[in-house]
Amino acid sequence: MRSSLLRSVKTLARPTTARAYSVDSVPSRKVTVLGAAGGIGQPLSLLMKLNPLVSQLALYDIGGTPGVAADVSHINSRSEVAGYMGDDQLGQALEGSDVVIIPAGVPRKPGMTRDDLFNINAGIVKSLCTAIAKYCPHAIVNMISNPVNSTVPIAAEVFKKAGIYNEKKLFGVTTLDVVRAKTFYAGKANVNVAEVNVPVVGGHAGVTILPLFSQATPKANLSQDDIHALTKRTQDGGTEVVEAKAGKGSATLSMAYAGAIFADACLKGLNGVPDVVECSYVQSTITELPFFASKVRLGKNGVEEVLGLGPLSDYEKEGLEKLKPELKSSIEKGIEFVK
Ligand SMILES: NC(=O)C1=CN([C@@H]2O[C@H](COP(=O)(O)OP(=O)(O)OC[C@H]3O[C@@H](n4cnc5c(N)ncnc54)[C@H](O)[C@@H]3O)[C@@H](O)[C@H]2O)C=CC1
Ligand SMILES: O=C([O-])CC(=O)C(=O)O
Repeated sequence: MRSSLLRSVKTLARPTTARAYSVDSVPSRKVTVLGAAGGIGQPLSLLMKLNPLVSQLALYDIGGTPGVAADVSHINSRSEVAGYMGDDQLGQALEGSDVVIIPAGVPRKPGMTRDDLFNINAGIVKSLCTAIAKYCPHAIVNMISNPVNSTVPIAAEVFKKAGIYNEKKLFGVTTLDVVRAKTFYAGKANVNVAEVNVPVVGGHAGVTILPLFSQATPKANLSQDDIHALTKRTQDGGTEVVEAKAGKGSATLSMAYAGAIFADACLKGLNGVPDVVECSYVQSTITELPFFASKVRLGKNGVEEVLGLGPLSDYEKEGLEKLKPELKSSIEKGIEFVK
């Protein structure tokens, strides 16, 4: 995972000009962002515009996309950018898409849980996924909209109903949990953050976020109190930002970064780059739960392999058992919503 993330960061950072890549050697890839005018959508659109693996960038929202698309389109990188707005243009935004990233929906305010967003976001995700099933049924879907623990099962049910479900192509984006775990671990362990790797498994809300610091590298001699504090901070990372923003939304910039890293990994997998491994919330059999986040090997068809949890500490084993009831009920709530 580390080398693929480092490669990703380098790819994102590399300035791209007409001469910096050979069009022949890089496949054409269309990426669509649904919710592109939002707090996450805008910086994510910027970062996807910087990605030389993207040849067409479609920016869709219910409003505001002409401005975002015009702005981003002036950047001298490979992709052609188009903005789409409103139901009438959703089909065009999706047609021919290889990767669809979904940060559409309302964010939390202080005092809310991610599950409090269910009532509004479930409907948004359901209608967007219905359109994906119609216009780009073979696309890889990166679900950012919360509550991810439920929106991914919602998407799966919509796709099943449409007869196009491919479990290898549906991903809940949990990369921000990994990004946070790495940052917090590096600070506590006093190691170079660029070299840190920490798998984060489970789901994407509170206790369902389970960072596996026993598997963190480089190794550090942290006390159990330190591990507990790091675990709590990773689980509460989203709330930390929601409170700091004091009513003006949740993480947008760090999420855009995380979303860009994950989409880049999906594109690399599609393009046949070997050994692309990221954590993601996917259909899974590594526990008794039908959806679970763990390390996943990405390839030409999306998920190549869902990797196991590896050896867990007693503290992590306890965390794993603790998260299961909440994750199970969030999954069931999503499935029930579509049925
Ligand atoms: N997976 C993760 O780690 C994270 C997920 N999130 C989630 O991402 C979502 C978006 O957050 P922000 O960008 O901060 O919210 P925002 O409110 O700034 O932006 C959301 C955008 O979605 C658009 N939208 C609403 N309905 C739509 C529809 N039917 N079709 C297309 N676009 C639609 C809105 O017009 C708006 O531009 C929230 O649900 C938030 O909880 C946020 C941070 C991290
Ligand atoms: O906390 C939130 O509501 C947004 C989110 O998922 C995160 O920042 O991890």
